[in-house]
Amino acid sequence: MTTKFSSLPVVDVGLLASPIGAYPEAEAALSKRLYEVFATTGFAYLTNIPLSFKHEDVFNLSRQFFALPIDQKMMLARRSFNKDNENTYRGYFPTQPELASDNLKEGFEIGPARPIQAASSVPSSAKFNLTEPNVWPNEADFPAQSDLEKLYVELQTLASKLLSLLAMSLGQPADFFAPYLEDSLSTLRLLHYPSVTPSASRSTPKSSDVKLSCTPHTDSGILTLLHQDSTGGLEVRNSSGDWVAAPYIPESLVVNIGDLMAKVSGGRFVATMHRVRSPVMDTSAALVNGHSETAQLGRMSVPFFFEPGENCVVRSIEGNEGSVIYGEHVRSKMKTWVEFQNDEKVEN
Ligand SMILES: O=C(O)CCC(=O)C(=O)O
Ligand SMILES: [Fe+2]
Repeated sequence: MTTKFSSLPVVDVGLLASPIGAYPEAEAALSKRLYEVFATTGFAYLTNIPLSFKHEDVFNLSRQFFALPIDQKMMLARRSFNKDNENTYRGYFPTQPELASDNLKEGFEIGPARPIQAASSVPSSAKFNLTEPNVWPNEADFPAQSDLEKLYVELQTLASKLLSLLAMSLGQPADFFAPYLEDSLSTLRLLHYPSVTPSASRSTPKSSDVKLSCTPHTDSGILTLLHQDSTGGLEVRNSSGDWVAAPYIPESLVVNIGDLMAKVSGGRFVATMHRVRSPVMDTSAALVNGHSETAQLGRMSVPFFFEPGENCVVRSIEGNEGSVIYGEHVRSKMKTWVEFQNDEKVEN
């Protein structure tokens, strides 16, 4: 159960620069600490993260993508947004102001760089190909591809080390999640939430309402590692139903548990509700300075969703609940994701 927290805990993971097994005592202590935070808030800041990318590097890469002309981004859009395209799962999705004004975001989704075979149980007529290759802008316009592929690999390594510690904290062997890494379909998602005008942010009927760009949800998978910029807006719900702000802490990552991990842990870990407030355009700064870049551009974040392979069987360590095949789980969840809702009829 989530607790009545008023801020997110901070966990130093500098230890994870070394391979798991290098410092057993410190790893046991870190594993215990992670258990505490995931059993209470379900969310934490990780500091001293073992990545070769600084935050500024990550957002420079992301900014390069969103700065491309819309025509070029639409050439990478999923087939549901651009009928000329083959990609159904990876690639670009545009903002959809008519469909979802409280989910105003554009994004670009990247899966593993190495080719992965589709699960044999998936019919070739399936609407979404979870194992399809990535799509990229051409290199002359977008030199960031190889850096994003490198970032993907580093985040996958970090997630797998965290999973080892979580396995230990649940009384399992450190390699308990090894089958989840086989043909893993993790997603690196570049997100841009355009800023809204101050009047749009106040246009809600009740004064207690806030204007959102990402509606309340829990993440559906295993573990999320989030880079966020300094715009702010991420909020996490505690057990009293209060929305607790999760502002940017320099060079930290936000980590949270997804629904499947809550299930694997036998309900010990919590998948906590979160949402994102709309970034509001700062018109006064624009007047004084001519322009104020971040206030105009809005919020950028880069969640990395650790996901197992399509065939992976996910079950509770308690063994008393039914198992879930990851591919089936994600296909059923897609029906609730706004960026997949423009499909006239989502059939899997
Ligand atoms: O942008 C954020 O901070 C949160 C994104 C998020 O929650 C999601 O994509 O699942
Ligand atoms: Fe989320």
